Amino acid sequence: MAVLVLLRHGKSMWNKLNLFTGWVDVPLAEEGIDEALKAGERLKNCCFDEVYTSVLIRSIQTAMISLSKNKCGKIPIIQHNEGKMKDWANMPENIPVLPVYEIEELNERYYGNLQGLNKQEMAEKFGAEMVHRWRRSYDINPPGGESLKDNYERTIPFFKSTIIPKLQEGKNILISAHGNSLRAIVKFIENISDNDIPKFEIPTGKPLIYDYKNGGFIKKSDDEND
Ligand SMILES: O=C(O)[C@H](O)COP(=O)(O)O
Repeated sequence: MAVLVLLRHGKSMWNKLNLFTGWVDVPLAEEGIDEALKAGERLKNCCFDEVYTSVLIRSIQTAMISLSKNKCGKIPIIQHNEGKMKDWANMPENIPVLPVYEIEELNERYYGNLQGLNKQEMAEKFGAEMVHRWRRSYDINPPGGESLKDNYERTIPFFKSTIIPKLQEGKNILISAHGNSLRAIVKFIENISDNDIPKFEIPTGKPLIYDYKNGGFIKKSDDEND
């Protein structure tokens, strides 16, 4: 058996301003830092073997801040691919490393021309229904951006080729990512239909915890989440 935890980053400075963010690399707001600490408190006894984030700072901060609460004795270290960032002269022995991988496929949906615009102002300009469709429908693209389906088509091949084999090896995995890349993953693992996915929301900073057993995912209820 293995555990998979999906964690949406805490509130970012642009979430607080209600701006479309997508791939704009905005950091956490103070409130988001508190949410990451709270998530870390809930997950403090969950001994992860590997951690995956997107390449966006809000997901990396959320993972690292939440892991500052972890009681399993490993030091999270970002694994870089090249040169001096990759090769250490000395790796201290007897100090276990928790590898953290930054993966572009886990990025938020690319919001195209909407990035930097206010969600409420766009609803006033284009109508609440249109903006809701851009934000929540499965296969309607926001102008110049990715639909949830596009997001699914880049995130799920990565999830299948990298995350599932790790779970099969019995590794406990934390994925710290975004509202839409995580909606894509939940759609896949809970088999949510295209019609039902628009209603599914993931709150910031609240871990979703699954046991992976016999090739299937079992969602733990909130009161079991620790
Ligand atoms: O990119 C953004 O603006 C948010 O992180 C997610 O936005 P949404 O809730 O409008 O999809």
